Amino acid sequence: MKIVDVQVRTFWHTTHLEKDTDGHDHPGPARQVRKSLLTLVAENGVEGHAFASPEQVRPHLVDSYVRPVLFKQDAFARERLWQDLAHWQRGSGGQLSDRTLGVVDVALWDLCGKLAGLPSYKLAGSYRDKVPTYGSIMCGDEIEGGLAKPDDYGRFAEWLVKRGYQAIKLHTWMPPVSWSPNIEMDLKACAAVREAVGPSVPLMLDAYHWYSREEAYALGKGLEALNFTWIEEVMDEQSMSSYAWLAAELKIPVIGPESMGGKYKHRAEWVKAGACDILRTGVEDVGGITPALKTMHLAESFGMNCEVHGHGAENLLISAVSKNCRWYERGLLHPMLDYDACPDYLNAIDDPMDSEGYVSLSQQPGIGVDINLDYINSNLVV
Ligand SMILES: O=C(O)[C@H](O)[C@@H](O)[C@@H](O)C(=O)NO
Ligand SMILES: [Mg+2]
Repeated sequence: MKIVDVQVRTFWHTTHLEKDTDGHDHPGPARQVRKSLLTLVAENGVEGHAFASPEQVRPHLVDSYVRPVLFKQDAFARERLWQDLAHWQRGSGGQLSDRTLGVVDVALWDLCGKLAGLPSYKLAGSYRDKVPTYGSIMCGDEIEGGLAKPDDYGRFAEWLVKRGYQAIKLHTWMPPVSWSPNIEMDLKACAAVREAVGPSVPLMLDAYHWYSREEAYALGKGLEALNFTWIEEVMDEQSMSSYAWLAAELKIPVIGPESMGGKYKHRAEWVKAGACDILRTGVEDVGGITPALKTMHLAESFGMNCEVHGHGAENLLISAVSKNCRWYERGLLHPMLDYDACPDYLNAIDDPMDSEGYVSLSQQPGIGVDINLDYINSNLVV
């Protein structure tokens, strides 16, 4: 089944998120932002879609790499098309990022599911049809009634557990919060959450990403005393040897890498170096569903779990087709944001969670994103 067209639509939508100077999301006033939809059209008219930032699917990348690689190719040749596109990264002079690879790969998986009349996770071979879910709390802030104090985290975590989440991950305070980073405050927030939810709920910490080895060690020992399940991205992930040192020093499992490039091959080096006890992947981080599955299988070969970074149907798919993955990361969550509110460009959210803390996979053909194309076509950026 040949691909006969590659299209990009960029549209306006309303967001209630704003990024701080470190790139972390926080609640903000409603504002209009641009978003793009990449569409692959098969010769029988069936379409596969994936959302992207406009920069990830800008004309230079689509015209120079995406369309030349995909045009008139068999949509089901996902492995070869991903390899061909990845091969262009070196020759693109750093322009063709893993993020763009990921968008194209997600659109291919969506197209193949729709062509086969199957939910795309079934194409990979499902392991389960619903995934246990943890609540991933947003980075701390200085907002009254937000996440400004340890007790704010405690109260919110208590609410999340009552909502059904089976585990909770904190992102604590980071710059530009004026008094951060601060290990003592990180541990006070973790202690407040442990106190609020009791001893049996699995808890994880994802903190300031540039602590020193000594600071990360002190944080890790504090988490061990609170019986936390893992410690995440507390040092610069560019120093793999620092993580190998930390993993050797701590009992609490060290998870990573999240933000590093290098796809599954760099993650193989982390496993070989003993730099993590739990591996981490994510469709955006490693360049798509195809390489994320390779990362998951790499971890399985070493008897390791691999946890998936990020929310959305494509990351849910990875969790649903993998035995060595405990949870789906739902978030980011904040007391002032209604995560279950449907964005204007969708007809329904990707990941509705039941009261038991499970997100079920969509049984519709494709990756399970219910796009409001009428809204998109009525709000195009001209
Ligand atoms: O660093 C960020 O932008 C956020 O913390 C984000 O990556 C968050 O989803 C995360 O780290 N999850 O593990
Ligand atoms: Mg993280």
